[in-house]
Amino acid sequence: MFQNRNLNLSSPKFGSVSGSSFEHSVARGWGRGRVNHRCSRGLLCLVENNKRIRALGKGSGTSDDKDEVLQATIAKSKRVLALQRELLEQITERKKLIYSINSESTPETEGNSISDKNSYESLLNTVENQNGGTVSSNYVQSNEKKIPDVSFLGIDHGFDKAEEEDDKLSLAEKASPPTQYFDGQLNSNGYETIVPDTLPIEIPSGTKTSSLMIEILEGMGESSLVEVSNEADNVDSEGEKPPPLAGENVMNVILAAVECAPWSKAGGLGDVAGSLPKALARRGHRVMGCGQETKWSVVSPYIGGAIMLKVEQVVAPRYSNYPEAQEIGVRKQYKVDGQDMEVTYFHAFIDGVDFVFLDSPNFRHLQDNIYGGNRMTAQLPDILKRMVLFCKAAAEVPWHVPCGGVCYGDGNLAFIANDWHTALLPVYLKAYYRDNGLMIYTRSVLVIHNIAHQGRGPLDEFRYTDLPEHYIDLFKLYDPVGGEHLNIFAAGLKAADRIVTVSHGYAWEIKTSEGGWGLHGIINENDWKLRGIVNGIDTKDWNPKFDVHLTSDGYTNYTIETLQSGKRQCKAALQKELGLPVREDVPLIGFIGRLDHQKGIDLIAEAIPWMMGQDVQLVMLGTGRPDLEEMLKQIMSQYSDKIKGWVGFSVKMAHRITAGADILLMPSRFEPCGLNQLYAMNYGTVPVVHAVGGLRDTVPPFNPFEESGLGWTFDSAETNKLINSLANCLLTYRQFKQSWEGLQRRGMTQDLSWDNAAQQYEEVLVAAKFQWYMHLIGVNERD
Ligand SMILES: Nc1ncnc2c1ncn2[C@@H]1O[C@H](COP(=O)(O)OP(=O)(O)O[C@H]2O[C@H](CO)[C@@H](O)[C@H](O)[C@H]2O)[C@@H](O)[C@H]1O
Repeated sequence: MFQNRNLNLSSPKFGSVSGSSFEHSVARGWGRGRVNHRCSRGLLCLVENNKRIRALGKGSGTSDDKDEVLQATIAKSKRVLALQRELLEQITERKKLIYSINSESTPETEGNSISDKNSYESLLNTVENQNGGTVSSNYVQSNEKKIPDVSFLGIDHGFDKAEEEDDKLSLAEKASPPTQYFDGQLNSNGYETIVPDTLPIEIPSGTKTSSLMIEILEGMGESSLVEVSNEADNVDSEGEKPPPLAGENVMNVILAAVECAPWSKAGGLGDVAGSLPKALARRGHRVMGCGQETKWSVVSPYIGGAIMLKVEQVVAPRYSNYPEAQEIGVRKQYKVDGQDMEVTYFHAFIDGVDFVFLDSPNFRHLQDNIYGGNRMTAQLPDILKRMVLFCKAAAEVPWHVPCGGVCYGDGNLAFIANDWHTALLPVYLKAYYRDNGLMIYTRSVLVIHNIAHQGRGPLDEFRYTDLPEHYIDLFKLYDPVGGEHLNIFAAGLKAADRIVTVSHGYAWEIKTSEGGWGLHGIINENDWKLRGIVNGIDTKDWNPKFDVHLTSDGYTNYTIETLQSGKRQCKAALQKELGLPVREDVPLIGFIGRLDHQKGIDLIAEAIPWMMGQDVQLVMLGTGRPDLEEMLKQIMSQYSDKIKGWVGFSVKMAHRITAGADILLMPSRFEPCGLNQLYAMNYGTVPVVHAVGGLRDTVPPFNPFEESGLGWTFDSAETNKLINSLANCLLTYRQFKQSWEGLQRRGMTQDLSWDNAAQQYEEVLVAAKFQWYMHLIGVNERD
């Protein structure tokens, strides 16, 4: 029914605005009730006017004539803008109308429409009954005003994840009966069209701008833009080229994760959930300029009408009060272990992304203990309870949570789930919905950030998942060390339409018995849907030029141009802050990470006697296994003039160490991707790493003959190999300054942004989207 509700754009006053592409875009955007479209007529007017003015400048008319025509042109342009504004208002009105319609029923969307409201509602009821959930439109006003501390500057904020990893230190330890659940996450996001209320424009200082155009803009007394026709002219506000648009690949994407920086973070997953969706959304932005020599950029999307903007959604638990997130007045109940649990939804729209936070007493106050809880009782382990609730609620976010006024809907939709914590999401999508003729075109991608955590438990805990009995086969796994057990990650990997892991190296490793931690068989069977995509980094947060943690206490921001002086200053500030002798000549080595077996912290400990004979300084930041924390404290007290450690979780210290250190040590035993080495290289800090997983992918070894490579690598996790690599690194630092600076520069000039990865994720999402078609025509991608 919604297809008939097209905007009335055929009004003569909008001229070509009523063109078919506009209507098509409206239809596409209907699922979220926002309009995707570039209205081109107004822009053409401006371009044409500009051309006319230029022509006049060259013509033979008198200056009075020229003035008159110029004024007329400006007036005409103003009228065009007024029309455009009116159009925007009309679209906004329509958005409200759609919202009011959809507050009674969930909208249908392209590709997966449920054309009858009644049938939709009856289907919805079926699902809700299955879930034991009820719909409530009660609005609950939040009184919570506390501002969360997201920087975790305190000491001793433990990584539960690390503790759980410690439970699985070795294959031998894996032999213990599977009674524990480990951390996990889920997510989803989507595209939509945005009609901006304002028409923002940002013209970076120093940009050359056509004086005539400036005159026009000033004459209009407001910000306005003209579409740039040449892609090569597009630049964003930081001088970088924006990524290409998703174009016809535009989808609704919902990323679900149990960590999401900056609100909640226990490790790399939080960083990814906070930044990948923004990069996906960026692929929907248009960057505009005018004429050949004019370049400027737009912070918010605007063109003379509405612009197609791909918007992502992130769903994460609300562990505490986040000032940016507003309650949206929707409550839902889901059954977990026979009990009704209520979820309320909070929403924030930031950098083109809809962040949706699920609030429940089960999640509250766990920001420093995301993976914690009682895992050993006869009752449902707390963490599994949270993950069941989170996945059930997240699956229905596209139906119940209006973002920008309208729910995403389940058409043209893909979820991105992350690790075992959200591996139930792909299973629920099948069991609750697809098996019942719902969400039949909704797709799921499961991302493996760390396969060592799997959500293992005894088989009888299957009942807590609240799934039909025959689904137990998805969860059953036998391995020689764990015996027959319930494995949530295994079920998710089988149920997901696509699997991604965070580097090519790791994609290979998890197919081996050493790297697959018992899941290699399933990974191999599902190899056809697996892809490795190396993580990017948030180039705003982790950029020495803009880093907010380098603006005080003697630190300084720097760029590649000011690298030597900037790093020198940051190094001195770090030495001072931590109480080390302030010496420029001494190599300062850093380590940041969870203190556990994965990160090879014990290798560093074994190498310390050798290191202490080398005239180096060592700074370590980490938290995790109590015995390793204790070891770190002991080392610090033994070599207090050379080693400083920070046992705890501090984002600020992580940034400062990354900037102040000369060398970053990452001797991880396995590393699916690793972010710290990427951050380090972006700050001109040279990595020394064990060549494994993502570390091998991202740190090509230094070749002194060709002056190539980005750091030092060693090929097995052994102390003597670490020492050997570090020795070569120190030699180069001390004796080959030019080579050292070359390493720093090469590291800093890489494109480490998420843009590349976002494009690859998009390919995976599109492949998942058209999977149904492949099945329909009988093509099995395995063939
Ligand atoms: N004590 C502390 N204080 C402050 N910040 C700290 C900290 N300890 C760690 N961090 C921060 O946490 C993040 C750790 O990210 P990593 O990717 O290195 O490891 P992690 O093993 O958590 O992630 C898993 O998921 C990511 C994302 O896919 C993969 O890159 C990785 O290989 C995989 O193991 C970094 O931002 C780091 O600065």
